[in-house]
Amino acid sequence: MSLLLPSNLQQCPSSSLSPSPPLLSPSPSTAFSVVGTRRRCLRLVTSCVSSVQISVANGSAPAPVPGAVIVEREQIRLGLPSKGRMAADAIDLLKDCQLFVKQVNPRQYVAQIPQLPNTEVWFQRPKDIVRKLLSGDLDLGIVGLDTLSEYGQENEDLIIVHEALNFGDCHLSIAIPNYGIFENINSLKELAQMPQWNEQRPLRVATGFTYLGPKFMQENGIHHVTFSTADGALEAAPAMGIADAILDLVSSGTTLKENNLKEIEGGVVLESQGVLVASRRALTERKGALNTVHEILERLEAHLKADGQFTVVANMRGNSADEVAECVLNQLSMSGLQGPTISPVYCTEEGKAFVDYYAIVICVPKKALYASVKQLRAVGGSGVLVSPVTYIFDEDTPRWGQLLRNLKL
Ligand SMILES: Nc1ncnc2c1ncn2[C@@H]1O[C@H](COP(=O)(O)OP(=O)(O)OP(=O)(O)O)[C@@H](O)[C@H]1O
Ligand SMILES: O=P(O)(O)OC[C@H]1O[C@H](OP(=O)(O)OP(=O)(O)O)[C@H](O)[C@@H]1O
Ligand SMILES: [Mg+2]
Repeated sequence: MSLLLPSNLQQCPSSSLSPSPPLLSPSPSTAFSVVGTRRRCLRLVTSCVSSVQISVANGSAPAPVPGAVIVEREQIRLGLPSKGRMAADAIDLLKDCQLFVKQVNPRQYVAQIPQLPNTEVWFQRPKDIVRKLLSGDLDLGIVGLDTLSEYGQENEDLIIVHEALNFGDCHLSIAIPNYGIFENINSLKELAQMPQWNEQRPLRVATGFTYLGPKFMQENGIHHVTFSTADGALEAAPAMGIADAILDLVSSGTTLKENNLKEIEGGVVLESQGVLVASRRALTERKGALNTVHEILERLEAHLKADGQFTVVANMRGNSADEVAECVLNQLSMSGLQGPTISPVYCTEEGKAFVDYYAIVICVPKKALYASVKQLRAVGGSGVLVSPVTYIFDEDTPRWGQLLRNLKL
């Protein structure tokens, strides 16, 4: 495998194509760790491609020097995307967690969060957030998993503290033309087996993901392949004759469709969304960093968990709370967070209080709302009130426990 840079694609400066091993030498044993449940995507990036290395103009992310003393500073630094798709969503997410980023004007790259007085926000390009986490200039960051995987290159100093921030959803995928020799090619296997590719004439892939791309191809046993790189509008490359395939981010699929390209089975390299990432060194060595990440994590988990839920309150006629409970618990989707809350509703008649109804309170997933309302009605529920849930603070924060285990604390 080699890296090909046709003159009509943007070239990295010659100094950036280094023949020496990558600064960050990834290996399965140094894979960066994920706190949480979405491990699937990272399994795809577990081994090292030694024959291909690229560093970019303003430098690859430096590997933290083992045993180096961490530079002292008072403030914990959180990196947020300075522009692009992730920028507004990251700030909005923090706002939904009652963490208000006070940025005086959009060109000011430092900001405060009054709720976290020991923390300052630094706005940076997503790839620079990853680089600066590794160099120790940032302690925490919010970026897309694609950027983290591409620029973090599985460095063990990077810990994903929350792997599903629920914004920036997209996937990194191979796409090929839907015409010509590719018309009947619908899978990575079929693409690899095409007789056209050989050592002299390899499959040419245009991508901005020059770390993940070659690695994925190698893991999938595709050897007759070369990569070229560009900063954008990659979808034009096949029609321009520059590449046979592209490897790029896809969300709606519109750009592919408009350029007569199609995805193929087995061609997804990575599923991505926003993640909260931390520097292991910062968490273990910087005073206050662990407390800050705990607070951010608790708020994020409480908000994100609540985001998918509605609270449903309904009145049900019954002779006792037990009878109503039994009736409700027989209905599958009405179990609430820890079983339904059932309370008597007092009515008065001729000055006497009596119980005719019971109010039940349950949490239901947003997607199951209508089915739940129908079930409630079927068992005699009336006056159904539905309201959004703002936060669900569980007894403990599952990802916090995982983080502590990961840090061996
Ligand atoms: N359709 C999409 N295309 C690209 N990125 C997407 C898409 N949907 C979500 N994202 C997320 O947004 C991040 C990049 O956004 P954007 O391209 O605006 O940022 P950028 O870093 O400014 O990129 P660029 O270097 O192209 O200027 C991606 O890393 C990815 O996590
Ligand atoms: O599936 P879709 O919703 O169509 O989105 C995918 C497109 O969006 C991104 O490009 P971007 O808009 O960042 O432009 P660029 O290619 O110039 O970077 C990405 O590189 C794809 O081209
Ligand atoms: Mg872009």
